[in-house]
Amino acid sequence: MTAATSSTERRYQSGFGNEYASEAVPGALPQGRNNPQRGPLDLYTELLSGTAFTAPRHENRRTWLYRRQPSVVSGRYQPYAQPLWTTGADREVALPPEPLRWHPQPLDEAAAKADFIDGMRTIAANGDAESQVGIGSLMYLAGRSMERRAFVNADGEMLVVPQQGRLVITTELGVLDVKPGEIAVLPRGMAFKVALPDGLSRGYVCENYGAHFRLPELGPIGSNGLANARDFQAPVAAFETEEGGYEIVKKFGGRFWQAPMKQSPFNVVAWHGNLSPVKYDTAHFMVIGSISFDHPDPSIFTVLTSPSDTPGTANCDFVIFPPRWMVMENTFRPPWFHRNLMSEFMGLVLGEYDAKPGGFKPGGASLHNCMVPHGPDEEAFDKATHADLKPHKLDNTLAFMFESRYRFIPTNFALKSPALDTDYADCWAGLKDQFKA
Ligand SMILES: O=C(O)Cc1cc(O)ccc1O
Ligand SMILES: [Fe+2]
Repeated sequence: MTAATSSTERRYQSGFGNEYASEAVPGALPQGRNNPQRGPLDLYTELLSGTAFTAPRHENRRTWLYRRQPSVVSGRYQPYAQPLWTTGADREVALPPEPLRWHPQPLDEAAAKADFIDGMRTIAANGDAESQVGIGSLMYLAGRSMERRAFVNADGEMLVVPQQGRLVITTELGVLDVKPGEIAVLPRGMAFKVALPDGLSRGYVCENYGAHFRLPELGPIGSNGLANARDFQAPVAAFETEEGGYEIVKKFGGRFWQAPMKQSPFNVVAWHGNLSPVKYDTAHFMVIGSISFDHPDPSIFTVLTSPSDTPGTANCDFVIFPPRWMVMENTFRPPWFHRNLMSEFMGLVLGEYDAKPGGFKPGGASLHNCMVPHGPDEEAFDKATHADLKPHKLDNTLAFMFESRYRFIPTNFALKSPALDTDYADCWAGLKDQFKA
């Protein structure tokens, strides 16, 4: 890599979906045009579009790549086995109509042998990648870095939420260092590989088959707040110089394929455009909450949203529950009991979640589908109804939610997993009828 490989020296460009431009070698980026008769430094010109050419300007995403070899130069594809990474709603599964929860899956010997791709498993998914609708909620458990192996996901962009272990994500546009507490968004179709400097690693992924993630509208909040665009970081151009071939693994229509490539796919010397991988540190999320009374809807914690064709009814909202002050007066402060139209897949990166102080562990997951009742467990209810309501900081915590208008169908793998918490419902069983007539 021409870019520094040490994370302390990593450079980034600031912003979300803006017109970035970066060259690893001066003069590699053409000026004033996109495709000169001969590319600068005799590089090949390639376009990667993330939206239809005719998508509205504010949604339109594309990037021009100036590279040593176009990505079409590869060997033939052969089927590749990745049976645990399934795509879309599995209609064969009898979807349980009750709350579901999984304990953290162990980082065992099998995890140690897997890389980011082989260690991926779908926990639940909805929609259909062919229709560009829905998302998959996945987890990876891995211990091996991808060395001369790259991955291309033609089925969707990937939002990565590491829970344990740092990730060094090499992409066609450059390198991102991502640690727990940070997230990364990797565009559909862009080659990447993941190195694991800390060894055994675990995390969550939202595979988004639908419209790309964008910042939510802020409405009356105004022109600042929640995730600010400038805190997103895109890579600077970097290319590999080591000789030798690569194995490309491609996810295409829910199936996996593998092809040899004589050169590194990370051969882009310069690029410009607004379709880019980005990372974001959730510590920069400006949290808004109630400073009077009542528990507000969790939509105030939306970091990114993937809209569906119904306004306000997302294909996926990515929502975080970061450290924040609770100051509401005469209020039951944790989430209320509820049944929602939207379906909620939750994970916990760190600490405790206020609705489930004991039972929801970092690395675990829960699923509350459309109209499935849920809410604070008995312990949370008792604490919150008796708490002295002085200002209180919920600290050292980071939960998140992939929230979708489409019901998530858990995979057979997830339903048969020993990590499935078959006693989950017990956490509400002790809630007594305390009505005093
Ligand atoms: O179920 C959950 O814990 C997520 C959630 C949090 C909240 O503050 C309000 C509603 C909601 O679904
Ligand atoms: Fe909920």
